[in-house]
Amino acid sequence: MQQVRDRVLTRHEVHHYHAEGWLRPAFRLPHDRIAALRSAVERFLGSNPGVRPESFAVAHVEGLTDDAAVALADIGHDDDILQLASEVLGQHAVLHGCQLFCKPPGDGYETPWHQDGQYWSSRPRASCTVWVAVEDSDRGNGCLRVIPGSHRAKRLYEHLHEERSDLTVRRRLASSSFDESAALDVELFAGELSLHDMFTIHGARPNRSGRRRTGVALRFMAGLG
Ligand SMILES: O=C(O)CCC(=O)C(=O)O
Ligand SMILES: [Fe+2]
Repeated sequence: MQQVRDRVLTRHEVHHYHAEGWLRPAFRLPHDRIAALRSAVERFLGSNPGVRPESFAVAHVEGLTDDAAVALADIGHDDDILQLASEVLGQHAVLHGCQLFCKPPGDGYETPWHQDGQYWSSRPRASCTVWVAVEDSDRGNGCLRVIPGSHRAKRLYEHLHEERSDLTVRRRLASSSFDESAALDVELFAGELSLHDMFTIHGARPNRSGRRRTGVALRFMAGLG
């Protein structure tokens, strides 16, 4: 018989996610799991010397040792994270991607305003990202920023390709499509996480601080059952 798990999110949190397109839940990874994730990140970065660490798609990195990739992607199989992703998707969540966004101190790249749905061809267009803070992520070191409610129309707006190399992703949303003054900073302590919908407009400033800013983005879609 299938075991029924306790819920990780409150009803209010699930409602907030659907209404606003993003969520910073009260849930926080326990110390041992965030310590394991941090050590996996260090091994992963150590196995890719000389590569800018801003946006690794874990399955597609040259010179990667399997061990380091597996250890990093392990967080995508965390029971609590799978459970909370399932709660917002309304169905059993299936991991479809894992990316490391590590912004070194001083010159960590900007993340242009974008919608994740621009990058994915998966159907149905229902996917949720769980962004896990490996270290504190705040206004000072370039935390994630979201435009609340920007997912509601379920529309992908025009994005322009940029040739600049100092960006984590290359497509920038045309500024006429949204109001940047509505942006919220998603500040997280290490071990906390945030969720955003694939239509939610989000980005991040460059990291000019003396502190690294690292997050692991886990992409979930709804499976059957
Ligand atoms: O961490 C960042 O700066 C960008 C993350 C992002 O765009 C995402 O998780 O979808
Ligand atoms: Fe994104």
